[in-house]
Amino acid sequence: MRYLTSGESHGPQLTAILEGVPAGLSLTAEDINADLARRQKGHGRGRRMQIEKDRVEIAGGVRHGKTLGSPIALIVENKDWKHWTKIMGAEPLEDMEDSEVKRQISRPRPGHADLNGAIKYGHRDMRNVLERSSARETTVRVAAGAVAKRILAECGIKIAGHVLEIGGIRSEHPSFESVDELIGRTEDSPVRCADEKAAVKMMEAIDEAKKNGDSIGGIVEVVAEGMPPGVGSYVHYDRKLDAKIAGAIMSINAFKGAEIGIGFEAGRLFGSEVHDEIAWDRERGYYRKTNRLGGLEGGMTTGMPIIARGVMKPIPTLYKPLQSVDIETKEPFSASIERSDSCAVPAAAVVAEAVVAWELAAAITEQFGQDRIDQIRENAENMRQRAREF
Ligand SMILES: Cc1cc2nc3c(=O)[nH]c(=O)nc-3n(C[C@H](O)[C@H](O)[C@H](O)COP(=O)(O)O)c2cc1C
Ligand SMILES: C=C(O[C@@H]1CC(C(=O)O)=C[C@@H](OP(=O)(O)O)[C@H]1O)C(=O)O
Repeated sequence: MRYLTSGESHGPQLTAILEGVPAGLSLTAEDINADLARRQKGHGRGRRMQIEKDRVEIAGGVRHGKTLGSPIALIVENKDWKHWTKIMGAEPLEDMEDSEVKRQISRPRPGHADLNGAIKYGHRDMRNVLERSSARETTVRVAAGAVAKRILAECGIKIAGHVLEIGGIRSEHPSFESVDELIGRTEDSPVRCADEKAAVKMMEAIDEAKKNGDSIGGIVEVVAEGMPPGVGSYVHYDRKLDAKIAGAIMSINAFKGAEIGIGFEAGRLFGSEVHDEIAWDRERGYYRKTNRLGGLEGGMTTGMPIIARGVMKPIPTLYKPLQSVDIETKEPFSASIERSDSCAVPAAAVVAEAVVAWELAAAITEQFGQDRIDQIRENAENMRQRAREF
């Protein structure tokens, strides 16, 4: 499975084309809209989220509520577009009179894609960079993830993302072995955190940062249970499932690190404190007594829950701006901004869930047959059975 996305933050719409989704999968717009709404929530977001009401249009690949096996096209409109039709229009600039429309962005924000993107593509107007580097694009990645989650659900696999840490305040419930419990604890949390007390402190930290014209980041975790053992492979670097998951997490805007299970902590412990001992019983088959390695050994699933984490840096657009250089005058400046999120870690937990779901579903379809969901489901179940008896 693979997908591409297109669209600018203030353009008319975002589009995703999903290729390789198996036929016969039940899929409705509502399945996707539920996740789009989850991504829009979260304490610390800016005014844009009051404008957008993200809803998907399924424009290809689905008929009468079932996937056809053909490419799936997903569209999400930008409600803000109506305020940007001239600035973002496809018409040539010389046909326009309005000097407001012609005004170029020449002041790059530290920590954003502005300067590097402008140098790379030769854009004197850095709007041409920021429009596409914006995390607005994560809307359709969440839509793609919702489709992947339907594949996982058919195979008895549950997945959820939540917030572990914001601004140094850590949830006391970092790792869960039950995804349902995790969903129950986090869905109504304004910061998608399972620990209510920590959530209150996180919100205070966000408000404090905002009051100071600043931003804060944090750590998110994704847990998936029900993966059959032996998915992924050790034989080649590009077939290792842990690498794919880490790459997917690192691809989210503003993410600076990814870890599987206890991750970086493993470098501070002895081997006997890290590796999960193997056991067997008739009902479960092989299992690990602990799950420090987050359900992955040798680039393959162990059958234990997958635990993956990512760290998000603070949002780069600051009301208290950092110093930068105007690319036209080469003069230093520190400019103020119109609007921005002060913390988007809760939204990023939903994005992380989506991108990990995509990698898991892609690995499942690659291994268990790509064409039909009924065959994939059957082959995944056979694998579980074979593993129990192995
Ligand atoms: C859900 C979400 C919302 C974001 N909102 C903003 C924002 O309002 N302002 C901003 O400057 N960056 C925001 N970012 C981060 C930038 O998109 C990101 O820092 C930028 O694309 C540069 O990429 P890099 O940080 O990965 O290097 C957001 C990221 C995510 C995941
Ligand atoms: C639009 C979304 O996030 C945007 C991501 C973003 C950035 O620079 O990444 C900048 C902001 O855009 P704007 O300047 O239009 O307010 C965020 O609102 C979204 O998450 O749907």
